Amino acid sequence: MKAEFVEAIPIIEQLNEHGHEAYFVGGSVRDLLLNRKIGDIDIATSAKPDEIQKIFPKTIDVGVQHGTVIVLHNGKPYEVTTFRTEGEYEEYRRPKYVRFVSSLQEDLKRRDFTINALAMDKNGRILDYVNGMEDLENRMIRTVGDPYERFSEDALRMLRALRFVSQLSFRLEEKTMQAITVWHKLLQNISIERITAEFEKLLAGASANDAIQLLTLTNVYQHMPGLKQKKEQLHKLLSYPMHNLCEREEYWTVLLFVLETDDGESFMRNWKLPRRVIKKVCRHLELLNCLFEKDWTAFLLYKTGLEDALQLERIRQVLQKEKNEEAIQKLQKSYEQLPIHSRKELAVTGNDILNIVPKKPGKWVEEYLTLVEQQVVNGLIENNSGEIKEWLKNCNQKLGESC
Ligand SMILES: Nc1ccn([C@@H]2O[C@H](COP(=O)(O)OP(=O)(O)OP(=O)(O)O)[C@@H](O)[C@H]2O)c(=O)n1
Repeated sequence: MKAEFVEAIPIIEQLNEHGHEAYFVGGSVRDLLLNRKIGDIDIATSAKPDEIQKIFPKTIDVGVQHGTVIVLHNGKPYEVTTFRTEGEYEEYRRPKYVRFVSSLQEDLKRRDFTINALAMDKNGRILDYVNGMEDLENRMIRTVGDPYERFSEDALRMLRALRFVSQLSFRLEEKTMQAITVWHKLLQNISIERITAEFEKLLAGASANDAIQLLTLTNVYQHMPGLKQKKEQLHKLLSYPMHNLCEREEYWTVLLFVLETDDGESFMRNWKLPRRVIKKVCRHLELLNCLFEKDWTAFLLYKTGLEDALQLERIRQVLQKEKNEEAIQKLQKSYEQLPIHSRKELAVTGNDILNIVPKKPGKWVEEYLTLVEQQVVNGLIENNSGEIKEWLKNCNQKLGESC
């Protein structure tokens, strides 16, 4: 068994010692069997929340009314949830109501997809009541039991299905797909935050293109902010190698560029993205035009900073449908070799400029500083105060007021 699970076995053992059943469940068991990176480890148990809290010295109450307690074990958090069925999720992992049930089997049968409804005991034995193993082997996303029932319990599951197609490169089972095509309207009741979280995972998956195709085939895209009129543009997205992107800002920039969205800022606000993400994407979109026109200049690299420059370069490559690792490395090297990396490193300050140029303080100081920065970054003058001051005197004489 993998170390992540071995570390959590004492939690199951302690629950067992108090007479309760307990198993590993959900995404971590699926990812273990697929040999993927293991995310959060979830445990399902017959113990009720108050019993879980009594057994473990360190717990966090994240939703006792939903049956979930976080147990801190060796400094790591584990979600321990009482066997339950549920309905109508309000937000991530928080159904509006739950009904505790008495067996693991009942609990597993209310879960979304067969591959997510596998359990594992502390000895590594897999418990499969829903043919999840078969679907894992056939690489298939299929709801547990009746798709209509599963989707009416939580409509977000329709988008989750497409997200798993993208992340796992699985196919969507026929009946599951039909049900999504019929029931997609239910997604209009789902909070935008939940939709955004799934959509971002979908965009970042290895088979995002397959999932985007399904988004339009099933009409799910109609319930995503700003996409209703963008079916054709969404199809255009399919020709870009999006899997070469890394950060969430990169996906949103490519999406907005390809969708030809006029007001990117409102578009992203409707998705409730954090302000800092919106700001960065807007800046990327602005700089992309410079980049398409004249490629990287030393000053553009300096102004952008390394982290954003690497993001922009990945975006540029994806939009120009190329993959060029060498260009990325070259950019990194060029950045390291810049004479300065911020204004703080400049050998003169605004005050120095005021001492040299006999004018009243004003906006021009900032303009002069930018000019000096440009000269230094472009390697036209050395970053030492003597040389800069000399250049400033000449520049002032030559350009006078317009400098
Ligand atoms: N709407 C939902 C959300 C979750 N689940 C169940 O709860 C488990 C944990 O959910 P979550 O952490 O959201 O997803 P994971 O499957 O673990 O995937 P990941 O961690 O990659 O997001 C799922 O595997 C599934 O069994 C469900 O049945 N219905």
